[in-house]
Amino acid sequence: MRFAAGEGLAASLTVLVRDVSAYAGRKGIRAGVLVLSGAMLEGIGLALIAPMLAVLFGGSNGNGRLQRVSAMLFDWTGLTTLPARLALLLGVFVVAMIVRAVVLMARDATLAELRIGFVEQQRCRVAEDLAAASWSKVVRLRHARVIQVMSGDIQQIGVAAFFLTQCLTSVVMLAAQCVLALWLSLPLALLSFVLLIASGLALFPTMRRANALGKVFTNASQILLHGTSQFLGGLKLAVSQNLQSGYLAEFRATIAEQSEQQIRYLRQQTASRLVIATVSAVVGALLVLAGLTVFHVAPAMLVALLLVVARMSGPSGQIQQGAQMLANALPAYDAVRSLRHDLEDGAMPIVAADDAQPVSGEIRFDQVTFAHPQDGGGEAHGVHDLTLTIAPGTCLGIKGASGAGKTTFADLLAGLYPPQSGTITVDGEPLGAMLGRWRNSIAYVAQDPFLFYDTIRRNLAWADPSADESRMWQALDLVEASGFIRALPAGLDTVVGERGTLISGGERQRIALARAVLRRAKLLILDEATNALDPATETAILDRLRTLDPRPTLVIIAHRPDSLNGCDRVLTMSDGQLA
Ligand SMILES: Nc1ncnc2c1ncn2[C@@H]1O[C@H](COP(=O)(O)OP(=O)(O)OP(=O)(O)O)[C@@H](O)[C@H]1O
Repeated sequence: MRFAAGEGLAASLTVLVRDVSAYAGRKGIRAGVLVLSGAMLEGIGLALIAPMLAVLFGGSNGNGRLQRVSAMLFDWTGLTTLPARLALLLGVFVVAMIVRAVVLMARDATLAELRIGFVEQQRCRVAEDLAAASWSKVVRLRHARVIQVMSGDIQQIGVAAFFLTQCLTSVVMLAAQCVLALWLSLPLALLSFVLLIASGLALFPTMRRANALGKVFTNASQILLHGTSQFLGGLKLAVSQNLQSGYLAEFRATIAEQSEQQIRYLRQQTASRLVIATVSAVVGALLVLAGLTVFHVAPAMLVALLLVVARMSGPSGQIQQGAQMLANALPAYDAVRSLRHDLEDGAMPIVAADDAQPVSGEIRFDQVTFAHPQDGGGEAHGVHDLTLTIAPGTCLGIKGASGAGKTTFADLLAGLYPPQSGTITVDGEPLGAMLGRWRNSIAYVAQDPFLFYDTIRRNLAWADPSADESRMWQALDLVEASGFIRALPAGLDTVVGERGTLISGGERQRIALARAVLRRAKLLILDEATNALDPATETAILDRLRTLDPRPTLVIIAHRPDSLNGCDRVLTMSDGQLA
């Protein structure tokens, strides 16, 4: 996915057209044929107007070829009376219009299918990129950016795709009407084109302005989302220290700026509509005058041409409006491409959970170094030259000062980071070569366990969807959580709130531990996963975890020395190394 920040309007448009065409494939060809057929049928309908008027009012229809075709048709059918000839032409006209309506129906359905499919493809691709992205990239992502891309920006891509197809359809319609106008009367048609093209060029700069406004909207929406999620995340702090007014002021300022831009944009759109309507009226008036006085065109032909030119203002207006809306929606596509581009580097293939057989065996770190990339290029921290072996089924304790590198070690062990130098092997096989299988084999309870905004039951089932209620209670018993859950009025069906905020920190940790136990993992990593529990409960839970059968390898990271009392071995980390 190539993306260059600050790409111009033309480059963004080219990429969108290329991506939509690549997605459309055969369906795109079908849509193209339907668009073309619709335009041709409309042309046939319009071309019939001049002969009908000539039949009605007498005289020539003003076009030699058209005159010959209608004369041939009347001879062939043997129709001589005015009503019969008019009925014939009306019949052909009605048939052409019915066929056109059916073709347009099929065209619109195909285009809608294409648009919806393209938007869903983009949504899925972002989701896949996120799931495959390297952990270093994911931890640096601004959540508001991702949410904005997945909701507002993707929605805007639907808008962009809609106006792109609308513009392309209108271009084909306009081209068909141009051909028809040229056929009816060359000089008059040329005159009308010159006037229409002049009006088109005059409106071109508005596209650039619409694009600039689109960029402002995309940024402002991200700022609003970010502000709101920050506010909600730190709500306790904000409310307890009366910081809401700052958040509200920022919110109001962003909204005010956005509304101002929006009003300016709508004014521009109304002005361009006014220009289109005025130009169409002027073109019509000039055509009648020039047709009668300069080119001496037959009245029937003049009326037919006027109708064709009037019909042209429909697609040309749609092109003008559509181009502006398209230019306005393009920055959203740029935002999606930019996110995908940022996630690309270091992405790992996703392995379906069912395809990956669990793995166990001796874990070996050999001279492993990993330094976190620092924004602004500051001093890198992480772990250095780490060498250790963890035998299967043992319980390893890790302690050390804050920032010593314990979580980085756990993340390396979980395969979230690839070592920058040195190797990590499991049973002699490099971890990087069996990540899917390895992640199927482990359960990791992090410092700040994540619970979904859902019931306790569904939070537990996430670890193992096949786990029945009795297995859930067994796991909850083991981590001393069944007591407080049974006391809740809704029991397992209690909703825990956003990130589990409706229950206590210790309760949250115990549900996260039960979820880990349900995975029946070969390796259980607990990174300060019991630090919110009272010492007695913590000791009881850790003792029980060590008696699990089959016994998993346990890696327990903790600050309190008592938490590591039952471990087979305790290592101390300092400055990213084993002390
Ligand atoms: N994503 C990151 N980007 C940049 N630096 C990071 C990142 N994660 C950790 N660090 C830095 O790496 C060092 C080790 O962090 P780590 O989280 O491994 O320490 P820790 O021993 O687990 O600390 P604590 O006991 O406070 O949880 C710290 O200096 C930390 O600031």
